[in-house]
Amino acid sequence: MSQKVLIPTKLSTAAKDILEGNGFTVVQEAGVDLVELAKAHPDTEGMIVRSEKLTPEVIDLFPNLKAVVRAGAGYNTIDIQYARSKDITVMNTPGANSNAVAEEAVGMMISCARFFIEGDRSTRAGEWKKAQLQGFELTGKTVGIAGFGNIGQLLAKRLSGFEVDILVYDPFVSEDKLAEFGAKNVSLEELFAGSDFISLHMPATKETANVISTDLLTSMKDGAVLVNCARYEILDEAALREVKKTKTIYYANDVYPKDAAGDKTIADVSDIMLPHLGASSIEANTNAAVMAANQVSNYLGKGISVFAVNKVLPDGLSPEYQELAYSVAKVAKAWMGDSQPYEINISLYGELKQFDKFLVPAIVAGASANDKVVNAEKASEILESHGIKLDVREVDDSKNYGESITVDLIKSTNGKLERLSVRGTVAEGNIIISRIDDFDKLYYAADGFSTVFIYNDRPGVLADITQILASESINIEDLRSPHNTEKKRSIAIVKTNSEVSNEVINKINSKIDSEAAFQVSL
Ligand SMILES: NC(=O)C1=CN([C@@H]2O[C@H](COP(=O)(O)OP(=O)(O)OC[C@H]3O[C@@H](n4cnc5c(N)ncnc54)[C@H](O)[C@@H]3O)[C@@H](O)[C@H]2O)C=CC1
Ligand SMILES: O=C(O)CCC(=O)C(=O)O
Repeated sequence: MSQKVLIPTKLSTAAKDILEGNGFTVVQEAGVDLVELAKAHPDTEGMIVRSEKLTPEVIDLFPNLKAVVRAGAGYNTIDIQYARSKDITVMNTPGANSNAVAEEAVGMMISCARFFIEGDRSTRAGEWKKAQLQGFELTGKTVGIAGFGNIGQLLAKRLSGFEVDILVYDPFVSEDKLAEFGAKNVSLEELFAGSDFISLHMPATKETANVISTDLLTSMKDGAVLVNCARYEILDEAALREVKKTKTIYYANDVYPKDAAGDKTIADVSDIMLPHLGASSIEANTNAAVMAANQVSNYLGKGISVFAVNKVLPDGLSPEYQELAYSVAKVAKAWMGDSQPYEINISLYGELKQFDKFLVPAIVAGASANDKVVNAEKASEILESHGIKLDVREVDDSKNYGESITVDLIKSTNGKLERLSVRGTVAEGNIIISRIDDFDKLYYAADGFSTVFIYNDRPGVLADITQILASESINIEDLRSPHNTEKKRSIAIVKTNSEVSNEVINKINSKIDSEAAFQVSL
């Protein structure tokens, strides 16, 4: 039975397509209560959400849940600590919707400053308020950006055509980043007092709750515009109400205590209210869907966690090494075929040895990959229940393997043990298989379809392989074929533009009489 992913939200069908293509069962139902969905799908293992609230009570309704991806940036709607306590990894998709929000913020600024909303309303009503609605321009003004992450930076970039001066408040931004945008680092107080337009782009956290206070709002320039497309909780609504009684400032927002129909308390003091439209562009929705689907698939299928927000990879470990761990194990498992390993030996070289708890799940997932979808944690259970021994070995770093991983699957046939050993590394961001058995210095990029043959070295074998593939209209993209002259053995690793069927592999095998023939797709 394949693993189930629930998408209880309106999201591009790209996510469903990707997940189904990777062998998952996908249920996508927007607007249905999560309690109802939990009753119908208690076997859900992965979930992709947008603004849906995942409280401890809701999380408890999904006893099999392993991964949640917030298709977006802000994850304040998810109780990430509680999720962690239940071994659920929560991820977001940084950057996927940033441009949509940056453009919305520019639109909000100009709409406020030029009174588009009132201009539209009054003209429709038969009025002619041309004289009353004289606005002011964005060009040449000072814009304060609070929170200089993906959205804040894109906003600065998009505003460059307006020749504005940019003030930034972000306690975590580097001087280099500010210099890149010609922005000036200031305190939040200086930003509020010195800007004609202010746009909020920091996350909702304990530190930012109600941070936009009476003092800050009072210090704003007369007629200045404040845009909040970040989170409702950041601004003290009562303070805005009080300050607006005596001061002309404009407020535009698309965020509320809850994303739902109904009256909004902010209505009397907001000049533009949109229904959380920041990320609602076709492009952002597709970007977020694609990223979220790949992240769920990689986590549940390969034990690779990218952009986890409640189980962050430690400094020094990039997700590529989790991918390497999975890939090396998967090559070894493809070589082994259908049988289960008797034992798995793992060697983590260089800096990688300290990261075993982040790498071993990916190795176990790869070494258990009989079909496309294997849950890393389930794979560990399977391993234990089958009595398969897992051994992370002491390594000898004098071998100079750099940051590399060796996975040995020990095969037992009628009591005879055989070691199937594969090593790989990461080079220039590519997953590289560097050794299979005693054929080293292979250095082939492990992506796409590779068919591997190990055979007694003699002339004509490569010609046989390439001829049969050509007769099947399969194109070869790369071919490595080192020899072990001492043992008179050769390996041929043939990367192809499409999958090679078992029938074709058997045909080649019977022609060249190889000792091992297998295909791996990564
Ligand atoms: N209205 C909408 O539809 C959308 C709203 N958002 C909101 O915007 C926020 C920002 O999104 P991104 O730029 O993608 O996130 P990001 O994580 O790339 O950037 C957030 C920035 O805020 C900074 N920051 C953290 N604590 C801060 C503090 N106390 N004061 C000032 N800055 C602080 C961080 O250093 C970081 O640079 C999200 O957390 C989300 O709440 C995001 C996407 C869509
Ligand atoms: O998914 C949405 O429409 C909301 C986007 C958002 O607020 C976020 O990504 O933080």
